[in-house]
Amino acid sequence: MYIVTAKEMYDLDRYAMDEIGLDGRLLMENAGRAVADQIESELSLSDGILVLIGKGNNGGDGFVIARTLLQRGYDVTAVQMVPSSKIEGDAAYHRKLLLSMGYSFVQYDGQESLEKLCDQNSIIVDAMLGIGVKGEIRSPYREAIQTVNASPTHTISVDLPSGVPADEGVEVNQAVKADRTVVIQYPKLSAYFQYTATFYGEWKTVDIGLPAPSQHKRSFYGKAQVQSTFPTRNSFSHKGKHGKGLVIGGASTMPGSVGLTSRAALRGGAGLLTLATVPSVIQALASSTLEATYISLQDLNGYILDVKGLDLSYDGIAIGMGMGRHEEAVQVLQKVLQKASCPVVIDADGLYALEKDTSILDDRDGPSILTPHPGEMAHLLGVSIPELLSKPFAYTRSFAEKHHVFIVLKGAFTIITNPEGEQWVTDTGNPGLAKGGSGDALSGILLAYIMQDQTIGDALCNGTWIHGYTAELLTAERHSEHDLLANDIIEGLAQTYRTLSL
Ligand SMILES: NC(=O)C1=CN([C@@H]2O[C@H](COP(=O)(O)OP(=O)(O)OC[C@H]3O[C@@H](n4cnc5c(N)ncnc54)[C@H](O)[C@@H]3O)[C@@H](O)[C@H]2O)[C@@H](O)CC1
Ligand SMILES: Nc1ncnc2c1ncn2[C@@H]1O[C@H](COP(=O)(O)OP(=O)(O)O)[C@@H](O)[C@H]1O
Ligand SMILES: [K+]
Repeated sequence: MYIVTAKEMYDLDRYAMDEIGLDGRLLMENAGRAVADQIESELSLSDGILVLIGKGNNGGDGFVIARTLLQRGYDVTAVQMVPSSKIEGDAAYHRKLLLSMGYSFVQYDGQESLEKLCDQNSIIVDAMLGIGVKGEIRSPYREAIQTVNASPTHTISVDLPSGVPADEGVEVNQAVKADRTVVIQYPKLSAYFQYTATFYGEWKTVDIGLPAPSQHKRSFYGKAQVQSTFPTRNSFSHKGKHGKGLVIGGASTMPGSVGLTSRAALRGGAGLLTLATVPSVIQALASSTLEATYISLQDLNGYILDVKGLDLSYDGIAIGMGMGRHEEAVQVLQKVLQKASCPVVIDADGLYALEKDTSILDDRDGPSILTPHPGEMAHLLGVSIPELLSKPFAYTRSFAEKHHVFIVLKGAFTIITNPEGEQWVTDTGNPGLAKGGSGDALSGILLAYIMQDQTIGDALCNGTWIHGYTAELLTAERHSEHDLLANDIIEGLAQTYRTLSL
C-alpha cells in the first residue's frame, strides 16, 4: 500500500484523468460510493446521518455519499457549508445530481443549529476539507470543527479528518477528531505521524480505481509483505549459510545490552554469532549465552579501548550497544567502518560516536544501517526532536541519500529508508516496547536478518515488523504492556515464527 503526499495524490488524479481518460466525476462517484459502503456497514435504517459538505472535492464526495445513502433508504441530512455559488467543477455536478434526483440539502446557518443537528443524528460524516486544506482554518469550518468535536456523536471523516493536512511539516491548529476515517485510495503521510495520527481514529482505505504511482517512494509494510519475502530454510542448509555475525559493544556497567543483541541474533536465525567485548562482559554473559563465541577486547575503565587485530571478515556486524560514549568509542567505530566490507548495523552509542564524523559513512565499501530512535536521529541531524518528528520522512530520506545508508527510524510507526530514498513504514508494536533493551533486541534481529537470503531493505522491514508483532502477540496472552521485557521479545520470537509459519 502506497503512502502519498497531497501533490502525489493530485498528480495521480491528473494522470488518471488526462492520460488514462478517467473522468473526474466518475472518480468522485467511485469515492463517494466506496465511502458510503463502508459507512453502511455501521448503520441501521433508523440511524440519522448528518453529512457535512465543504466547498472542494472532499465536499463533492460528501454529495455522492448523501445521495447514495438517501437512495438506499437512510435518513440523511446534508449540510452545505458554503453558498452554492462557491461550489464548482465535479462537486457542482454531484450537487446538481443530488437535487435532480429529488433530494435536498440544508444550508449551514451557524454553530447553534449545527449543534442541534449533531445531537439529533447518530453519525456525522465529515466531508468538509480534504487534501486541499491550507493554512489556518477559516470560518465556517473553524466553528463547525469545534462543534463536531464537542458533540459525542460518532464521527466518520472522509479521506482525512477535516483540518489535518496530508503532508508532513504542517502544523495542525484545528481538526476534526474522528472516530473513524475512510481514506480515499492511498493513505496520506499524516496518518503516520505522532502529531496527526490520533485525529484519524481507526482508518481504512477504499479503492476508487486510481492507478498506482509510477515510482515507488513510500509504502506500508505489513504481514503480507513479511510472509512473501521472509526466507525459508533449505533442508540442506548448514550454519554457514545463515550468516556469521559479529556484535561489538558492551561495557562493564552495561553487559546486558550486547547480551540481548547476541541472543536476539541467535533466536533471529543467525548461523554463528561472536561477541567482541571487554573481559568483564564476557564473564557476565558466558554462562547464559552459551551458543555465542567470544572475543576479548582491550579494556580501559570498563570500556572497549581498541579493536586492534580484530578480524572483521563476517557476514554482518552490529556495533554500538552499551559501548559507552567516550573518545575511544569514536575510534573503535571508525576503524570498524573503514575496515569491514560487510553490512554494519550501527545502534545506540555507535550513533553517538558516528555524530563526530558522519562522512566516514560515505566511503564505506559495504552497506551501513543506522537504527536511531528519534532522540538519536535528531542528535545526528543537529535538530530538535519535535522538529525531526514534524518531518520524519523528509529528514531521514535526505540523510539516507546524502550518506548512502539505510535508516531505521524507530517509534510507534517505524520508517525504514534505503540509500535510494525509498521508504517503508511498519506499524506493529505497542508501548510494552518502550523500555530499555527493546532496541538492543531489535539490533540483534536485524543483524540476523541482513545475513539471510533477502534484500537488506526487506530484512530491515521484516525485522522491525516481527519485533513489534512479537510484542503484540505476547501482550495479548502471557504479558502486559507493563511487564514486557526485551528478553521476552527474544524468547517470544518462537511464537511469532510458529504463528506465521515462517
Ligand atoms: N484523486 C483525487 O485526488 C481525488 C480526490 N477526491 C477528494 O477530493 C479531495 C481534495 O479536493 P480539493 O482539492 O478540492 O480539496 P478540499 O476538498 O480539501 O478543498 C479545498 C478547498 O477548501 C478550502 N480551504 C482550504 N484550506 C482552508 C482553510 N484553512 N480554511 C478554510 N477553507 C479552506 C479552499 O476553498 C480550498 O479550495 C480529497 O481529499 C478527496 O476527498 C475524490 O473526490 C476523488 C479523487
Ligand atoms: N509505543 C511504542 N509502540 C510501538 N513500538 C515502540 C513503542 N515504544 C518503543 N517501541 C519500539 O521499541 C524499540 C525501542 O528502541 P530504543 O529506543 O532504541 O530502545 P533501547 O533504549 O532499549 O535500545 C524500537 O524498536 C521502537 O520502535
Ligand atoms: K474530511
